[in-house]
This record gives sequence, C-alpha cells and structure tokens, in this order.
Amino acid sequence: MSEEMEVMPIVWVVDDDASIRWVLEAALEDKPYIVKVFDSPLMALKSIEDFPPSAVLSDVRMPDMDGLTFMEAIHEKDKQIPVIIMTAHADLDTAVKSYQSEAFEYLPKPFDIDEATSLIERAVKRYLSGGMVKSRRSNKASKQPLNIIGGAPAMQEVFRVLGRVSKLDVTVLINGETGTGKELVARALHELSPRSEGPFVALNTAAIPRELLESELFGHEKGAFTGAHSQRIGRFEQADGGTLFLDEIGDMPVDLQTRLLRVLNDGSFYRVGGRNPIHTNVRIVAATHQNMEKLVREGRFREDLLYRLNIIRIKVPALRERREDIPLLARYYLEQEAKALGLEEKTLSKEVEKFLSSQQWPGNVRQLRSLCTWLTIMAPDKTVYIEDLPLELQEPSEDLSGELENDNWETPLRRWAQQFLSTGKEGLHTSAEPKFETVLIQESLKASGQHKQKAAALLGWGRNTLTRKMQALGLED
Ligand SMILES: Nc1ncnc2c1ncn2[C@@H]1O[C@H](COP(=O)(O)OP(=O)(O)OP(=O)(O)O)[C@@H](O)[C@H]1O
Repeated sequence: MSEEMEVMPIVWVVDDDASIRWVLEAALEDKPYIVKVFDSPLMALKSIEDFPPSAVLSDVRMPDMDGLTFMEAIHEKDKQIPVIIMTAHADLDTAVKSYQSEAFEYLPKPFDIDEATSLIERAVKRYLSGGMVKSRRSNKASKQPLNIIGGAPAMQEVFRVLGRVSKLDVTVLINGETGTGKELVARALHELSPRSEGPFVALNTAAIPRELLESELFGHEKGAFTGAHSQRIGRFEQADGGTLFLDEIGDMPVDLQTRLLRVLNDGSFYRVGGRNPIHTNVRIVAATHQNMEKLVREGRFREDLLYRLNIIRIKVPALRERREDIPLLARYYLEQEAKALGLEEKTLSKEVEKFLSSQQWPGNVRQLRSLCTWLTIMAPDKTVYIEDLPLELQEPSEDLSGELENDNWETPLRRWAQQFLSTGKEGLHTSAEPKFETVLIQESLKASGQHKQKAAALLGWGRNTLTRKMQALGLED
C-alpha cells in the first residue's frame, strides 16, 4: 500500500449504473478520499481487505447482489462502516429496512450531488472518530403488509421520514389534502412501531358532532349525562398500548384541545362524569388538511398543543404534485379491483395514462382509486381508451379557469352580489357560500343517484367532508 493510501480514507461507490458511478467519482475527485468504484458488490467485497472503506455508497438493485445484503456482508467484516443506501426504486420497505439495519442513511435517487457528497463526508468523519453505529435492528419480523405506492421524489421523502421514525415512539402530525393517503401513512407508522401488536384506533374529529366528541374520546360513566345509560369506554382507552389516529385534528373544539393536551402531558384523564383518573399509554398520530399555523393565528387551535403534536411532521403531497405516480397507482388499483371483484384486469392505453397524468385530481388518490373501480366494472374491453372514461373526465380540464369562464355562471353571481351590496347589508360571502355549496352538493347527489360516496368523489371531497357539510347545511335526507 502506498503512503497516500494509508492516510487517506477510502470511499466505495457501488452501482451497476455507469453514469452514477461516473458522476459520483467526479464529484468526489477533489475531496481528500481515495474513491474506489465498483459495478458489482461481489467485486467490492473481494477487495475489502486491500481497500477497507471508511464509508460506502451503494445502490439497492444490482444484478449479482442487492444493496441490503451487501450491507450485511460489509458489516460482518466491520460493523462500524457506514453504508449509504441509494435507490431509484425505493418503496417503503427499502426505506424502513435500511433504517432498521445499520445503514447510515438512505438516499433516494435522483439525488442532489451536494447532498450525496456531504453525506459521505459525515459518514467518513463519524467512522474515523470511532462513533458507534447503533444497531436499530429489532423486531425483524415486524409485519409490513401496507402497500403505499410512490416513486415520485415527493413520496420518497415521505418514506424517508417513515423509515426514520419507524421505531420511535414520537407524536407525528400528517399534513395533506383529502384522499392523499394520510390514514395510510398513519397505519404505516403504527405497523412499523413497537406498538404494532397493540390496537390502531382511528377517530375522525370532523365527522362526530361536537357534543359527542368528548365522550367518544374519553368515554363516560353511567348517568354522566342524559342518555348515558351505561358506562362507555372512549377511544383513548381502546387505544391503550397502541396508536390513536386523530383525523382532522384542526376541527377539534378548543375545550377538547385543552383536555387532549392534558392527557398528552400526564398520560391520564377522567371519563366524562368520572372521578378516578384513567392511565393510558397511547401514541398519538394526528392528521389535517388545514394550515395549522393559520388556525393558531386565528385563535382556533392551541399553540401549545400544536407544538406537542408537531414533533415530527409528514407532508403527504397532492397527487398532482407527483404525476409520475398516477400510472403506477392506476395499474396497482386496476389489479386490486379486478381481483376483489373477480373480473378481468383492465389495462390503460398509453393515451389514457397520459391523459390521467395531466388531470388535477382534487380528490387525490381516493378519486383515482374510485375511477379504477369504475373502469374495472364499466370499460367494455381489456384495454381502456379515452372514450371509455366517464364523461365528466373526458372533458378537457387542464385549464380550470377557462372552463369556468365558458360556463359563465359568474355573470348572474356578480349581479346577485351587486344587488346584495346595494341594500347596504354585510356578510356577502357568508350568505353566498351555503347557497353555492348547496347547489353543488344537490347536483352531485343527483348525478350519482343519491350515492354519497360517489357524490363526494364528484365534488372532489372525502365522504366525511360531504357528511359534515350536509349536516351543517341541513341537507340530511
Ligand atoms: N400512496 C398510496 N398508495 C396506495 N394507495 C393509496 C395511496 N395513497 C392513498 N391511497 C388510497 O387512497 C384512499 C384514500 O386514502 P386515505 O384514506 O389514507 O386518505 P386521507 O388523506 O386520510 O383522506 P381524508 O383526509 O379524506 O380522510 C385509500 O383507499 C388509500 O388506500
């Protein structure tokens, strides 16, 4: 070995893709390392005695050995060597496995070259300083049945955070529009956690009338209020030892926020009408489609509770922010629906895939999933063409503003607004909004044959949102 080799740390770059090897080698050229590039993990392992690495950057999918097995082989030689796993095909499973094993970091492709080099720098530094690599491998047999589809960079970021927090018992706040998969992410957090054997209890704060919410959460004693004929166990108690998923947390009334904060702080609470404190061990995962900071500014959400819930935040991107996932999701759900319904599996023509990828998807994945169900049942042939799509989708909807203008309902609305204002009254918007929403809800219900789930999809809402709005507008039945 030359003198230079003895003093300079060695960094391995292992990837079967020549362009990645080339880019990384070039990026590391000026750094104080000896860079060894390999197109095969087996070749790399053969040289572990001659060129012992201080850090390894490895792909996951390679022909002769996958990156995670490769990492294990390296750690059999030296447990301390940091391995950075990079992949273009990361799914939740890879992200979680690399964190639960000794991987130093997980780097989704395409990556920022500076990010990659600074990771390597940190890894080498830690190796040289003798920093312990803490084994996060535990509960190897943890079940991972959840299929969260996502190849887009924005979803890779979600997987990355999921992987990071998988074994930690921290409170998580999930942010995202309706139908983006917040509940799916919450379930994944539960399944990946040490609580996975415990219960996962979900409660949609917005779907339960305010008066009932308190007893729903904390339970009540017999006779606590009129109608409390027997004792009732609340969701907090049901979730003991597991995870409580609080959906639409932004809609929680302020007095309940105060109670929730108290439980989070002391781990105990009283049933409604109860005298004995109940102790529970519950991990909270909350979700919202709202801007929580804005709610705090408007005095509708307690700031201290937000801090408490918001230890880790996961932002689930809207479907239109990850268009490349639309064909993946559609293929997945066409397969699932065909299996579930016992029907032939449909395939989208290229033209349809392209068209669907250009849509706005206000109902996000839920809406796409409903479309796949519809197509599985309704499309006449195995291959789906544009003309097989439901009529409301066939209309070009790329530029929504143009379409609304063509419909030209604004002119009468403008006239109505002018009339309203000419009377000197206040509350223009508060007076118009319920009328506007009532019309849209009624029309969607009509178009769906009074089927609420379908009407909600037509509106681009979740079913819960529709139920809540209908209650508020007095449209129930
Ligand atoms: N990445 C994904 N891969 C596969 N299925 C998904 C994905 N994201 C969402 N889904 C599916 O889409 C539907 C809606 O997801 P989910 O209920 O988790 O959304 P949400 O954000 O909690 O909605 P809401 O805010 O309206 O309650 C579910 O059927 C879910 O399984």
